[in-house]
Amino acid sequence: MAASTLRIALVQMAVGEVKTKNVARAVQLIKEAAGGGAQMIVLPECFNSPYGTTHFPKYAEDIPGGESTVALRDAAKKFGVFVVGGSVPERDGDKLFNTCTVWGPQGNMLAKHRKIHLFDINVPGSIVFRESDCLTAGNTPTTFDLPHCKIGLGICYDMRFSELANIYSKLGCKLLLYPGAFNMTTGPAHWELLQRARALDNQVYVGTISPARDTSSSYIAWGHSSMVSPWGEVVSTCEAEEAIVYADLDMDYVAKVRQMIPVLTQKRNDVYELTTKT
Ligand SMILES: O=C(O)CCC(=O)C(=O)O
Repeated sequence: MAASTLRIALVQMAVGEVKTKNVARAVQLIKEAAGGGAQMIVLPECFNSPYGTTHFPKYAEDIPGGESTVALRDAAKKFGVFVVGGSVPERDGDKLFNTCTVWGPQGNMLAKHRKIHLFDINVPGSIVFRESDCLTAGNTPTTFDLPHCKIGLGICYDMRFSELANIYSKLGCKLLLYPGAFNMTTGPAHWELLQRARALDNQVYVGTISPARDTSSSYIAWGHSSMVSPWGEVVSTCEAEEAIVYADLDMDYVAKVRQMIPVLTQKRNDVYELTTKT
């Protein structure tokens, strides 16, 4: 594989009620994906806990130090891979966050992203959800570097906010990752559309990583973890069941797309400008 190519695995894992089983399953799938040649392995949002405001306080942990992120650190080191740990409910004093950690092959923590946009929606007759009933929002866009490229992180609802993706592109990211758990209402309507939009607007690869669908759970995830190219095409995907989705990302292709349609250098910063406050 060329040095500019990154093999990534999106792990659409089944998540149940028993935290220790979820963590053990995550480690097992990291091992399997490393065996499949993945250099970076990404888990879904809330991989250690069912998704829901009643569950978050029960499954929350300190970071670093909590059992779930310690297991990710150890797995990254043992299998010699980068691990993007989807998310876990994080406890910090009396506050809870929805937090993604990233681990390098030496077991070093490369990044920690706290979900910036909390998922508070009301679609009458379909779904009401209020993460802000128990979570606090993060305030900081998060990037980290691999030898191949800079990567920007968002969690689920963060994908709806184009400004965050635009900031990441402006900072030089060529890949955006969104561990997420869309549902049976917003999943079919918006999941792929948002992912392709973020990819096309910013001429970046965009990966989404969902838990597998569990129809017995109170919140039913849409699944369909996928990788989209900077051209806006879905290059790897799956359905709703547990799966590992592999994709070989060619960073030279990002440059090619940006050269052919140079929207990123054609911005009219004399007319409008995007700025970040942190
Ligand atoms: O935006 C959506 O439709 C789903 C978002 C979500 O499930 C989340 O932020 O966890």
